[in-house]
Amino acid sequence: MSLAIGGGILACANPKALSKEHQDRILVIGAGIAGLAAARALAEQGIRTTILEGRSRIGGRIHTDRSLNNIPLDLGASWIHGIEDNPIYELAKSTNIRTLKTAYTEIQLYGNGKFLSDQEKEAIDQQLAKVLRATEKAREQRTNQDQADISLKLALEQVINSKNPQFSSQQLQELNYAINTAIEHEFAADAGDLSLYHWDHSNAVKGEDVLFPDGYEQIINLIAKGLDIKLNQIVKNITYNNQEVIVTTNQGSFAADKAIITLPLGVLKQGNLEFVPSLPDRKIKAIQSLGMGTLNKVYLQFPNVFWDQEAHLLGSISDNKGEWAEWLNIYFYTHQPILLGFNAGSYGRAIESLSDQGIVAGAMQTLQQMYGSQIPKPTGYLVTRWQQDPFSYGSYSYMATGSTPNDRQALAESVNNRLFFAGEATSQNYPSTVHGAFLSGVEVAQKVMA
Ligand SMILES: Cc1cc2nc3c(=O)[nH]c(=O)nc-3n(C[C@H](O)[C@H](O)[C@H](O)COP(=O)(O)OP(=O)(O)OC[C@H]3O[C@@H](n4cnc5c(N)ncnc54)[C@H](O)[C@@H]3O)c2cc1C
Repeated sequence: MSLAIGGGILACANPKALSKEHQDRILVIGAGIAGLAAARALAEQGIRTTILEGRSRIGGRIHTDRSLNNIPLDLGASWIHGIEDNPIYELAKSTNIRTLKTAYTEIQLYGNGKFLSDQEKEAIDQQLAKVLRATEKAREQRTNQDQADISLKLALEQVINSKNPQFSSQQLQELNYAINTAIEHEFAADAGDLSLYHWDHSNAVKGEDVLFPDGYEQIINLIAKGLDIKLNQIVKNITYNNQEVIVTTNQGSFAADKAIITLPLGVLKQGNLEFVPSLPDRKIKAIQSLGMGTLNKVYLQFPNVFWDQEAHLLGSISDNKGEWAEWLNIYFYTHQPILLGFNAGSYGRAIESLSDQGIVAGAMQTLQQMYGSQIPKPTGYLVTRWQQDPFSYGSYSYMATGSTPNDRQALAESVNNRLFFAGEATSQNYPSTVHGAFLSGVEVAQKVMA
């Protein structure tokens, strides 16, 4: 499949064109990357579509903010995860959009009152790998014995507690740090909420991870160019029958032959949006079973750099697991003295109820522990609250305890050949990612045209 915009997103597909009278009657709900990719793919086949977007901007969970001195800072997705045969990387390459690599081993890691040596960091990685191998064995055993799913945390604890000799408290702290940054940040959920059986059920794209020093929005703008997008249209009701689909927003009603729904799982879970008739039980169960995770970001702008300029990441092994453990050195990518802190899962959710000042103070406490009390105060900051965001209610989906990959399939299934579904949570191969969302949009367009 050619994925370059010039070659056409669907250049190698062979869709049957819709009949003439249907050509302007496809509605796409949501102008995130899935909705934009679907509309673009349809547009490239001469099928006019209208996108209805609730926000006053496009991009959804890809959003480049420029309010700090016009510096492009991504509040949603940052990385292309794996560049080999990745459609997002292909788009970036074919249009000369600049990307820079993140090497996760290039980390300045603080713990136990000092910065750790390369060997000490390596030892933590190896310890995590060992525990995960033992957890994998436990998973196989449970599967063979037909036992019910449990949380990843419970399985990890069983492995950790069975170790002889026991881990020291320092080793446990290091392991908790590794579990938090390597797993809980990636899946935006506590290990206690992840399914042992399916937490890692997705395909990794090979190759390095890269990010956009000039902002992810460049990809969004590229795909959105020339599409018919109506902003500030908050969809409230979707009524469908054998003839048509009627979508009602805060501003009016739109009729179509088919609708492509790319609403985030968090929005579907919230249930503020009415489907008439209601969605099939299978899909409702999938919406309930899958988890919607939280990953929040805090950018802090400083007058000068006081950390290792060359490090890609900074880490802090803290007493309290999951609090301000991982930072991205934005200076390395943009030469601006900015740090980006991440918090995921329950702590990521908890800080949303704090004031901005409270959040910044918490971040500064960790940085002061790492770099001393004399470090400068931030001159600017950006704080995200993805869980409270009424257009996403969370950051991205995860496999919650008890959910299965069939739930993602059920979420992706069309209803009566009228309603079609796309978006990161519907992707079986690459959920929770930009490329997964993009490909789900391309695939749903093919389904609509079939
Ligand atoms: C903090 C954060 C960091 C991330 N980091 C990465 C990363 O580094 N790499 C990566 O690959 N992925 C990352 N992701 C995940 C990635 O951003 C998403 O998987 C992807 O952008 C989802 O695209 P989508 O089109 O499925 O959904 P969305 O982008 O959410 O699009 C859905 C659209 O529907 C709209 N909408 C919602 N409700 C309504 C309504 N009622 N009426 C009309 N419109 C509505 C929304 O406003 C939105 O525009 C991250 C996400 C977050 C939040």
